[in-house]
Amino acid sequence: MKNYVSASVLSADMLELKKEIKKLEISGIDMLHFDVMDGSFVDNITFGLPVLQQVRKATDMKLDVHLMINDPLRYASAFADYGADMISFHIESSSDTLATIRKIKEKGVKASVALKPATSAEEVFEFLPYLDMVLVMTVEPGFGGQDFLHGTLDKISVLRKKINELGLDIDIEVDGGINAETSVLVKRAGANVLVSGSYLFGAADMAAAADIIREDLPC
Ligand SMILES: O=C(CO)[C@@H](O)[C@H](O)COP(=O)(O)O
Ligand SMILES: [Co+2]
Repeated sequence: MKNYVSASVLSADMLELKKEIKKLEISGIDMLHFDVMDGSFVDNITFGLPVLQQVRKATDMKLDVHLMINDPLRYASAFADYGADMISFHIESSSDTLATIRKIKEKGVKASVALKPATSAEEVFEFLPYLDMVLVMTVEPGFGGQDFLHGTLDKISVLRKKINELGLDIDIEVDGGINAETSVLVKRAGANVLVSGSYLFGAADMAAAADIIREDLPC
């Protein structure tokens, strides 16, 4: 499977967001990861629909929206209308997972279910035939710059095995603590969409850092 890098703008300079987005484009980043937090599902508040609308106007990059909110069914269509190309919502806060997937897909947007570190891979099995991607959180959702949780690697392997058994073409995205070292571990376990915030934005050469985490593993 092809590997992709999705840059989390949570680590960007918000007052220079337009410049930061240009830097992502010039650095050949594949997607822009947009972390929406509501201060209720997670202990942090970030940005929402009006900011997404401005970002949509500023770039043709794929917008990878990660909803860390309660009641995603209520807001999923709006995030699609405001320019998301793919939407991940958390299974832990979803009242009707299949209905939320359908709401997203009927807008022509890719649908993904996100799992917190303590949520097992099996929780998402019944939804796999309807999904484009599964997002495995490799830190507790809420903040950028945290250390990677190695205990999440088994979950990635279990998911990739199940996806292969079912003969499905589904991306596995990982989010949290991804850097030059941890990217090797998650790709080995079966992930192919790598979110990175602090590592990419903290790198002296963003393009080179992205190449490192995107690079195929040696056979
Ligand atoms: O969703 C989240 C955090 O909840 C992430 O998208 C982080 O923003 C990734 O940042 P780093 O761990 O790469 O710094
Ligand atoms: Co995220």
